[in-house]
Amino acid sequence: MPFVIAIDGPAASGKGTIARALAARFGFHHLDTGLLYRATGAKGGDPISAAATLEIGDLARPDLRSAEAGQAASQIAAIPEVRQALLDFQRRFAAQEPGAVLDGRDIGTVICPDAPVKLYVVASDQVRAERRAAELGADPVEMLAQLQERDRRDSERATAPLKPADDAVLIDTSTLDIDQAIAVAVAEVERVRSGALS
Ligand SMILES: Nc1ncnc2c1ncn2[C@@H]1O[C@H](COP(=O)(O)OP(=O)(O)OP(=O)(O)O)[C@@H](O)[C@H]1O
Ligand SMILES: Nc1ccn([C@@H]2O[C@H](COP(=O)(O)O)[C@@H](O)[C@H]2O)c(=O)n1
Repeated sequence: MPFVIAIDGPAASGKGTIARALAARFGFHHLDTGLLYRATGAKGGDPISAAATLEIGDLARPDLRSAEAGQAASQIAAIPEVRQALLDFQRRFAAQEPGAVLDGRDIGTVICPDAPVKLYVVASDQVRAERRAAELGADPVEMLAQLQERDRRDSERATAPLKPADDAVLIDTSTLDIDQAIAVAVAEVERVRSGALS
């Protein structure tokens, strides 16, 4: 039975950083599910057809990390048929041995509700904006407004809104550096795995 780690949280909270580190540490597969929505939005045209015909190569587009691609992704992510078209791929990914780490907005609530480890990663709006602005070479004030708009859209949509699963463990990275945030996540995975093995 593959071991699934579900990581959710708002934009630029540090989900992907933790997810990549956990996958490397435990030898698991990793899927940044935000890329599916970014690639669907970037394809243009009818978003439902774009999601249904998404190919692995579409995820390698160099422009997907931009703020514009993030905004477009959050708009098409509110369409239930788009989410439905991307569901099977994510569940198949999560079923790979020996385990998988998926990060996004609805992994613990919708995609993998039975995951033994669910993390909900947050950081203050200010910290997230500063980190993302530094990453993209953008203006922190503009970035703050963009992140808040995206979080609001993601939290308020009717289908699979951004929210913690009832059994998720909260990690606030506001005052943690990357190594500290990863250490907290590793400790939680090891806690659950040691219980599962005993
Ligand atoms: N604990 C931390 N301390 C300092 N910087 C961090 C920390 N965690 C992540 N970062 C940096 O913050 C930025 C956003 O992190 P990351 O990409 O992991 O967030 P995310 O939640 O996956 O974002 P998105 O929702 O857009 O996919 C990156 O530049 C990353 O290097
Ligand atoms: N499971 C997910 C993942 C992402 N989204 C939407 O995509 C946008 C971009 O995601 P990033 O993680 O790359 O920032 C995000 O704002 C969501 O609208 C989603 O709905 N579900």
